[in-house]
Amino acid sequence: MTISIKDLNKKYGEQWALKNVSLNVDKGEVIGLLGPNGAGKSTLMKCIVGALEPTSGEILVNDRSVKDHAFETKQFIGYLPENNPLYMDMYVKEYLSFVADIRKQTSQSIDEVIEKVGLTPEKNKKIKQLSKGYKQRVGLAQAIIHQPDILILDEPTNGLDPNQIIEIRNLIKEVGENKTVIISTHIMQEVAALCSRVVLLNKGEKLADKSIVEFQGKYETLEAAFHDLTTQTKAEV
Ligand SMILES: Nc1ncnc2c1ncn2[C@@H]1O[C@H](COP(=O)(O)OP(=O)(O)OP(=O)(O)O)[C@@H](O)[C@H]1O
Repeated sequence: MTISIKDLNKKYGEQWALKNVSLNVDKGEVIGLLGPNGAGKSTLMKCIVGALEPTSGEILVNDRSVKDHAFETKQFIGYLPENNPLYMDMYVKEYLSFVADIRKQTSQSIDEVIEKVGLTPEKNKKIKQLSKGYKQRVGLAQAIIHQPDILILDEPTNGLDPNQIIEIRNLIKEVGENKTVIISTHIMQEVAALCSRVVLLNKGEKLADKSIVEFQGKYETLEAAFHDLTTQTKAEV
């Protein structure tokens, strides 16, 4: 599955959130979407998954327009939104049954996904009773229950403790195998551990689109490259 974004613009009222962003993602690539707070990462992801209509520009998922074929393209995509919105009063299994129903999946797929994301010991608990790491597993489970070929993960390890970060990162590696993945994060080690390519947004514009090695370039660390590129007035693309 490929993603092709052409000249994407998004304006909220008077505020430009995305300015002429173009991006091609090939099958099986894992892209790290970086940028300071407010750079436009979540907005770009919402446009790709069809949750938000861009002001102008085009998004193709496997050569199908997200705008013209929203129902079809949504079936190819699993999405974990920022802050992992869940129904806290539902039981884990109940919530995943609800999602499976919406996604027209069998009840067998519920047990499979529970097993896959390591939720078996917690499946009979209410979501609000789970630790943050386990809530994140529920978020990942709902994103992959329909076996999508594309995963869009918005800051999936945000707010987790260091052990949970490693656990969720390993899980993402596992469930993202053979999928096309876009993951936004502020953690550079995450990018190094998971991604093959870095796309850097700043103030709604694409500043860089490079392999990790090229992105780091002359800098000692990925953090230094990020800092320099996002604090220069005009960065090299
Ligand atoms: N619903 C909205 N209405 C108005 N402005 C918005 C809305 N959503 C986002 N914005 C603005 O659009 C810009 C991009 O926001 P976005 O959430 O996409 O950035 P982000 O890179 O995901 O940030 P963060 O790293 O903080 O999650 C910001 O200036 C933000 O304030």
